[in-house]
Amino acid sequence: MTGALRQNLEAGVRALGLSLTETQVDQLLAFQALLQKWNRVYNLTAVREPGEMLTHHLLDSLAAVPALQRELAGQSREAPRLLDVGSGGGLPGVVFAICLPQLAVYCVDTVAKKAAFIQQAAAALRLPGLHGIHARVESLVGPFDVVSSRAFASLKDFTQWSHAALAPQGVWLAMKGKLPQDELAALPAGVEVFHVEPLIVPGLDAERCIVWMRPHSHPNGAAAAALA
Ligand SMILES: C[S@@+](CC[C@H](N)C(=O)[O-])C[C@H]1O[C@@H](n2cnc3c(N)ncnc32)[C@H](O)[C@@H]1O
Repeated sequence: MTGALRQNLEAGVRALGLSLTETQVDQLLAFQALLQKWNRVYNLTAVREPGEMLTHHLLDSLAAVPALQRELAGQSREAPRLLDVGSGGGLPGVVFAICLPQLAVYCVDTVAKKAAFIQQAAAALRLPGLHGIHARVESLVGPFDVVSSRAFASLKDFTQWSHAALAPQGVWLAMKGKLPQDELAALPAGVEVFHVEPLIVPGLDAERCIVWMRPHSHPNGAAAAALA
């Protein structure tokens, strides 16, 4: 089973055009093993079958990595910081931390045992840049260059609740299924959607996208809106 999981993961990584080291592939598999091991205790995910966990969680999160890489290259920060809001079992935060070791990743969740699981994963996977925070996102201040979420809340609530955590030139990365037209329409005028990016998840026949947003006062707002 482990051999098949590795093969499917490696095929997915290739299909996404990612180049990961053997250590990173090992870390991804070890993370999935931790999720499986602690799921019953920490109640991390409803997905239990290993093959399904690979496609629905790991590959689904990995599909956002090339887009995040591109965004970080554009920001050219020396020590970029990402906040993953409502991270639960670490999706996509832990996957981002594994694939992008230059990125400091903070996974916040209101449930203490989920934040504790992230701390445990950081130690087990030897990821010094990964941190679990037990808090409501509304109580956090930044600055974070990227604030991400997956299966968390409406775009409006996500951006409102995490606004204080965003760096002045930071961006929101919301992972969504089908394009959420109603949520886009409900966004306040102060939030600019500068790119909606479709994603293809290897092995998953489902619609996925990233909604990229930033505060309207962003200095590059006009230029980026024209590009979107
Ligand atoms: C549906 S889960 C998604 C978990 C993970 N992102 C995923 O994709 O599997 C949503 C998570 O958000 C957390 N949460 C809800 N409200 C929150 C808040 N205000 N601040 C931080 N976390 C919150 C919940 O405890 C839960 O773990």
